[in-house]
Amino acid sequence: MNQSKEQRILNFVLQNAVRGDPCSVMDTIDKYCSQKEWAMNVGCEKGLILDKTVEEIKPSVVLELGTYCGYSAIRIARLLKAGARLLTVEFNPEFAAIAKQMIEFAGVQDKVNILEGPSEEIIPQLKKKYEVDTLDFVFLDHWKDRYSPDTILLQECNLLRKGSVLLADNVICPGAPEFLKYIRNNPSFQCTNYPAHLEYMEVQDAMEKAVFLG
Ligand SMILES: C[C@H](C[C@H]1O[C@@H](n2cnc3c(N)ncnc32)[C@H](O)[C@@H]1O)NC(=O)c1cc(-c2ccc(F)cc2)cc(O)c1O
Ligand SMILES: [Mg+2]
Repeated sequence: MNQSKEQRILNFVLQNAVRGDPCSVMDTIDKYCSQKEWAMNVGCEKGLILDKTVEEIKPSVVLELGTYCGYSAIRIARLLKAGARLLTVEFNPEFAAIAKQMIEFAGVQDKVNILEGPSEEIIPQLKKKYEVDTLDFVFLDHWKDRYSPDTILLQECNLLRKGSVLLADNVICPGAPEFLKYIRNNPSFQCTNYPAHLEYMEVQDAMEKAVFLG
């Protein structure tokens, strides 16, 4: 059976990146996806916005929705302080398996827990099953029409505290209009927009940061 694109990306990393070096893995994925096959990693331009947000917050507990091949999980985990942890949710088992290998090759597996399943099922389990009190940082990068229902679900499950930060990818392309409408009209959130480009393309995109005010 011929290989998936995600398997080809992983193989390229295994053959060309430096084991245990997260930046080398990120750079190798970016090289492959900009030169050979486009893929929906957050990429290096929007990745810098993600880096700055993580460095500003210095989070202890991070939730990522939409692991894909693990690029942004590695990007986040490499910046986490000792003892901090990233929970990343992915419902496609093939992608989760690729991400697991990518994260282990990068050497950040001790900081990352891949939770396989749909976000709408996993989020209500975070407190009891995954011993989460509240989330310091949430990176939304899954189905774009799940951004607002899952933001509501996070509030219903009391997973946000005053100062929790949400960062959403792709609010322009593919777009998350319902999420933008919800979050920008909600007095409980302080929003900031970060214009950028779609990963590996000269297409307009943006990220939206929303700080929960409690
Ligand atoms: C949605 C995907 C990312 C991953 O999310 C997992 N997922 C989904 N829904 C759930 C859930 N409810 N729970 C858990 N996991 C979940 C999935 O399996 C993918 O692996 N991301 C995108 O579709 C995406 C698409 C584009 C894009 C832009 C221009 C184009 F012309 C074409 C595509 C760019 C991006 O930057 C993306 O991020
Ligand atoms: Mg994305």
